[in-house]
Order: sequence, then structure tokens, then C-alpha cells
Amino acid sequence: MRFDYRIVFIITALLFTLSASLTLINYVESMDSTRKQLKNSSLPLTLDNIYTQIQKQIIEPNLIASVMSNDTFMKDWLSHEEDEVEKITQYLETITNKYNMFTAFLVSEKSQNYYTTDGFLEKISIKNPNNAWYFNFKNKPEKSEINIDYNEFMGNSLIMFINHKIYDDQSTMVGATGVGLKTSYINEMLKYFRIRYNFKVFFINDAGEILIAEQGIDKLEQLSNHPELKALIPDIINTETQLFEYTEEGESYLLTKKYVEELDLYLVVEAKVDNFTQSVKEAFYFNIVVSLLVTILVSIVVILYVRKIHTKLNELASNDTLTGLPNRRTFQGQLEHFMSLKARHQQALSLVFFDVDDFKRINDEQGHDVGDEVLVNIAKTLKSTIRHTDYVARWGGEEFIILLIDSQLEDATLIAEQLRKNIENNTQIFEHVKRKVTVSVGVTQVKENDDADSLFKRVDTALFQAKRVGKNSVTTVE
Ligand SMILES: Nc1nc2c(ncn2[C@@H]2O[C@H](COP(=O)(O)OP(=O)(O)OP(=O)(O)O)[C@@H](O)[C@H]2O)c(=O)[nH]1
Repeated sequence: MRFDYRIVFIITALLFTLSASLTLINYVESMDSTRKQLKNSSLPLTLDNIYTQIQKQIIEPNLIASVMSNDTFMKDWLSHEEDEVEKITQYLETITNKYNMFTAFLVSEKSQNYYTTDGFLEKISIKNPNNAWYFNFKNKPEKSEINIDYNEFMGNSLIMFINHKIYDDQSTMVGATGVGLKTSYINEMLKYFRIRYNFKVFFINDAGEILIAEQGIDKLEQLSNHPELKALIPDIINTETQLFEYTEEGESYLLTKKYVEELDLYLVVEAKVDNFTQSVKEAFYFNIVVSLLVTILVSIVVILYVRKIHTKLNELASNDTLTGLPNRRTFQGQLEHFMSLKARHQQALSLVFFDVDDFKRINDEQGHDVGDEVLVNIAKTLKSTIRHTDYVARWGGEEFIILLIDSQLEDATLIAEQLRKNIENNTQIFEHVKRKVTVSVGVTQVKENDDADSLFKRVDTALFQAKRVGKNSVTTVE
């Protein structure tokens, strides 16, 4: 009976399918929950965090600019002392140093002069685009504004200006003052959020231009190279929607926005989804490999175990459990095999068939256990008497059979006689039964035209004759 590997393959396939399916379900769920967490928690939290930090940074300078615009010194200076530039320079310098601002400024409506901490800077003109901010501001109803602008006089860097109008007692606008601060802290903050949390943060104005972004981040500087993001910008500005999604070069991005009133800008936080699902993907590949290894391991254990059981079953099916000798069925198979070989190789084969004499008496008088012990010892004697190339079996009950390979009838008779003597003189059997146990033996040789039936019939006749002549003897039938 050959071991059928198909069942192992089926078990392996089922096991792997099961564990792979569970891993896949787990993966899909984890991906889904990571996306949900990104949408519902990480992105909005980061957005609020940045918003709060920016507001905190604006509050103090805004207050300073407001105090400056209401300062009586400022108002008096504008109406009576504008020729004393020293005084205002000192005032602006004091404010800048005291509050650690990048600059402080004043524009006089009467003289159109622009003063900074360095004194008189320039005469502003409506024709100069750099001065456009003042004329725009003047025409606005608001008393204050925040402008984020590059300033060529200030190292051409991005400066946040907090502008406040100055009014005289008749509520006429007499100028504008305020402070300027470098936005480098914003850049630091944007960098921090990118490195620490994998978020890209930027600010867009009403015109859809990205006004503040981390410097050196290609994507945001070259918005025209990113049509998918560019196409979203009108929606970011004009709709109430908070969350946006787009795909670029096969990568999925999520965006969230908030309007920052003080800056009149939209704060946008962007996340590349893959950055957040990477660990889930890695866990998925790892789990698949582990599942495969575990499946292989389980399959090996199953193969080893099933093979062991299979060998045991084979043994049980082909061997006699009491003596360990092959049983009748196995013997018949072997006999047919040797008979066909004989036809090819012209090899002499003989059959020896024997039966324990008066075995029933042993059982009846001394019990079955003693009877069993006798059979076991006869099997041992049998094995030690014949050659290892011969084939022996328990035929059934107290009958044994031997196929002697390459043996003529005369040799077989000699071996049968030897066997009979060995059993009769066996001391171990004697110890158990307390008397001699003998066997009657029939011998025959396989003939040219024999089949299994004719052969058995002949050897059975020989055994019968051996019994008839008084047992404990060997009889040969040609
Ligand atoms: N202890 C034991 N007895 C068995 C076993 N198989 C068969 N027997 C017994 O062997 C006995 C055989 O008895 P019989 O066929 O009458 O043969 P016998 O008593 O040996 O008589 P002869 O063959 O004429 O010498 C029966 O009592 C069976 O029950 C076995 O495995 N163990």
C-alpha cells in the first residue's frame, strides 16, 4: 500500500488558503483603519495644531502693532515733529529690540515717507509695486491686516508684516505702522511636520497661489508640474469641504484645509497615503511568509506522522500480530511473485507446511496464554532455522508455511526435518508447556505447471499424511 501524498497536498493547500485569507482580511482591515485614522484623526489634529501655533505666533506682534498705532507719541510725532527723524528711528529701534521683531516701520500719510529702524527708507509711490500694499491697505475698511511678502530691502526673505492704521482725533488716517517678522519659524514648523509626521503643509491665497511652503520642497514650488493638485485648489478655496483626495502617478494623497482669518490664507495639510500604510504592507508580507513557513512546517509534521501511521497500518495489514510473521494474505502475494520469477529464472522452489500437534490440548490444559507463547517460540525457531532469503508466514491458527527459495525437494525435506527437531527439542517451549511440543510437516516442490491452488493442495496432502502416520514427522509429496 503506497502512501498517498495527495491528502497532504490538500491539507497544505487548505491550511495555506486559510491562513492567507485571514492575513488578507487582516490586511484589508488594517489598511482601511489606517486610512480612516489618517482622515479622521491625524490630518485634522495636525491641522489644528499648526493653526494654533500660528495664531500663538501672531498674537504678540499684532498686539504690539496695535499699541504702536494708538501711541500718543506716534500721533504727536506725525502731526508736529516729522522733521525729527531721529526720534522715530529710536522709537522703532526700541520696539524691534524689546520685542525681538525683525523690523518695525511707520508710513506717514502726510509726507508719504517710509521709516524703519534705519531711519527714512524711501518715499512711497503708487507707481512702485513694492508700495502697493500701503495704498491697498489704505482703501480697505479694516483697521489692520497681515501681509506675507518678500521684501527686497530685507534680504529678499519672506516677511510677515502686521499693519495697523493710525488715526488722529478726527478719525482721519494719518499713517500706518506695525512690525515685520521673519517667517523662518513657520518654515521650521513645516519642516518639523514633514520629517516627524510625514505631512506636507502649505498655505494658499485666494488667487490659488502657494504663498508659504517649506523652502526647497520641489512639489510645492512647482505647482504647475502637479496638475492633479492644482485642479483641486479652486475646490479648496471655494468649497466647504474639509477633506480632499487625489492620485498622482499611482500614489494616493489626502488633503485637509482650514481658513486662517488673520492671514487670509488657507492652511493645507497633505499626506501621502502610502507613507502611512507602508508598515501595514510590510506586516502583510511578513505574515504571508510566516503563514507559508508555518504551513510547510505543519505539512512536514503531518507527512511524518501520517507516514508513521501508514507504515504501522501496513505492518498490521500484512503481518500477524502475535508472532510478527507475515500473514497468509502477504504470503500468497509473495508466492505468486516467486512462482512467476521461477518461470523466468528456472529456479527450484519448495513449500513446507506444518501444524503443531495436539495444540488444542495445550490450550485446553494450560490456557491460551501458554498456547500463544508456544506459537511465538515456534516462530522464533522457524526464523532461526531457515535462510534469510526464504519466505515464512503464519498460515493461520497453529499452521505455518515456508517457501524455500532455490531448494530442491531433497534439500527442503532436510530443512523440514531440521525444523521438526529444533521445535521438539526447544527448551523454552518445554519450560512453558512442561513437555515436548511437536509438529507435523508436509513438503513439496513447485512443479512446472503448478498454480497456487494445486501447490497448496499437494502440500496440504503431505501434511495430512504426516498427521496420519502418527504426527511429529515429515512427509513429502512429489
Ligand atoms: N493459543 C492460541 N490458540 C490458537 C490460536 N489460533 C488457533 N488456536 C487454537 O488452536 C487449536 C487447533 O486445534 P485443532 O485444529 O483441533 O488441531 P490440534 O489440536 O493441533 O490437533 P492436530 O492438528 O490434529 O494435531 C484450536 O483450539 C484453536 O482455537 C492462537 O493464536 N493462539
